[in-house]
Amino acid sequence: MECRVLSIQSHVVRGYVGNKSASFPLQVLGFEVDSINSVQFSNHTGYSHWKGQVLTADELHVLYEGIKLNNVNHYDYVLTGYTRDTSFLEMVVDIVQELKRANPNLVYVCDPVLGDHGSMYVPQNLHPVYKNKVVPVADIITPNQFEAELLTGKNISTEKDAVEVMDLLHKMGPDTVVITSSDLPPRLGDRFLVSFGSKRILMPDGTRTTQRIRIEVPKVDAVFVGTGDLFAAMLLAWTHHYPTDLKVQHILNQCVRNMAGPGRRPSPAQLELRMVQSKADIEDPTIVMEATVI
Ligand SMILES: Nc1ncnc2c1ncn2[C@@H]1O[C@H](COP(=O)(O)OP(=O)(O)O)[C@@H](O)[C@H]1O
Ligand SMILES: Cc1ncc(COP(=O)(O)O)c(CN)c1O
Repeated sequence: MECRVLSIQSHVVRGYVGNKSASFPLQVLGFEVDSINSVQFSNHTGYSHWKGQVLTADELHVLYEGIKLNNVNHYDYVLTGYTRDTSFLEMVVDIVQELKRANPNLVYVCDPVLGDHGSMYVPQNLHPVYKNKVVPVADIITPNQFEAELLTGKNISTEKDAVEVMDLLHKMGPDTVVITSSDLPPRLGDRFLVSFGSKRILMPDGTRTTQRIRIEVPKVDAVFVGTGDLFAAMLLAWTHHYPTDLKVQHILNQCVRNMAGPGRRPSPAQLELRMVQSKADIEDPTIVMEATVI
């Protein structure tokens, strides 16, 4: 059955971030993707120069009105990423709420793109909008460590802090929280990257429980831009196909395969990413990734 995603993210002429990073992998996995470009830039903002246009809230509204007038505003998912304008982001929230009223099963996947490694790469005034308006209507969020800390006001220096931050994020609204990367020390050695996932689940007896995992993946020795966008898209895809299982190996495989640019392809060994429930499940000696229930 058709599954339609409204993806509101950046477009770049050169390179792969935002919709350029998310749309094609989603289409390959069978999703219909309707994309709105929050900005159209020459390239991502990590280059020395970047030029382009930012879509305003009014322009977003016009596009949405067109979709609505044709009565094709029926979505299964909304996916959002990079935006630069507060009123645009507020309009996104209005659209998500209207689409959720039309389809109460709609899932909103939000990558709260604010910055990384201690510095913001969008205007500061987006922070309160994400915190007070966007995160409360999101079902799945994918902050990196810096974004999770900004949204909760709590630093992450230990695994316990990470769990507390994910609990705080659950309290703000979303049932699924993934901290996509952190600078916590990996157990498998310093060439690994530590991430966390947490999911609030309604049990058949009506009680709620929270499942949490810690994930360690091999770090590719390069800096990638657009990985967060791809990660959020693949989390959407694989949680759709396997609603009770994060199927982390697919997400991570896709990330590494897609983001390795020319001249920095990961080795075949690095592509051997497998999901394991615990250390005890490791049977295959080529496994280079570990996910532990915490
Ligand atoms: N250097 C890297 N080596 C291996 N995987 C990476 C690397 N950088 C990013 N990834 C993958 O991409 C995902 C998202 O990256 P991250 O940097 O956390 O996103 P963001 O761009 O939102 O900060 C990570 O969970 C990881 O799977
Ligand atoms: C235009 C644009 N879109 C999206 C992103 C987000 O990239 P990432 O997935 O690495 O967070 C960036 C990063 N600065 C960007 O400049």
